[in-house]
Amino acid sequence: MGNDRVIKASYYHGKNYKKRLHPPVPFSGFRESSGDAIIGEYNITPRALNIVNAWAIQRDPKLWDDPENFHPERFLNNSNVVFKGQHFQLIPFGAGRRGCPGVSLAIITIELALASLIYEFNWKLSNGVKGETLDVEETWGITVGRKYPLIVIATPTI
Ligand code: HEM
Repeated sequence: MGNDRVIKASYYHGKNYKKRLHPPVPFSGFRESSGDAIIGEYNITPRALNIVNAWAIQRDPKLWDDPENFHPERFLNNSNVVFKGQHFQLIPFGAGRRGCPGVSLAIITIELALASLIYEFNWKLSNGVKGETLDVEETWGITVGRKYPLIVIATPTI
């Protein structure tokens, strides 16, 4: 696939790919069951606390080809998959009636901040680190962050 197609894919589907590999909220869907249920191979008892591991679902090789790798173009041929809770293989904002009500605000705020930073500055990694080999390991918590700080050099564009 040529670069122009990749850029197009990232433009149209950026909201999807940004959230698949590194969902900021890895565990969501904390729900107490109201009765007996069977989900997959699990027997759920009444009042059990159920937690959905979105991080694992979004890297599940049964649901995603080559899940550990960043291929934004995967959303080109699978573009009906969106992140707003209708497709359970991609649920960075949860799903259902307790899904994140801030999803639209979150998306536009992040895009505005990111676009402003990219517009106003040229960015370079420090110490000769290459983007392709940058360590993107995560730390775990209620929200996920980078394990190692991202050290960059910003130069104003004007
Ligand atoms: C990147 C940004 C954000 C992410 C990834 C995110 C993700 C989530 C997730 C996964 C849940 C749990 C959904 C579930 O249990 O099914 C949640 C709940 C919630 N989020 Fe967000 N969120 C973000 C930004 C925001 C913003 C900007 C607001 C408000 C302005 C917000 C307000 C809420 C509230 C109030 C809940 C609880 C909803 C309920 O329990 O009924 N979130 N969010």
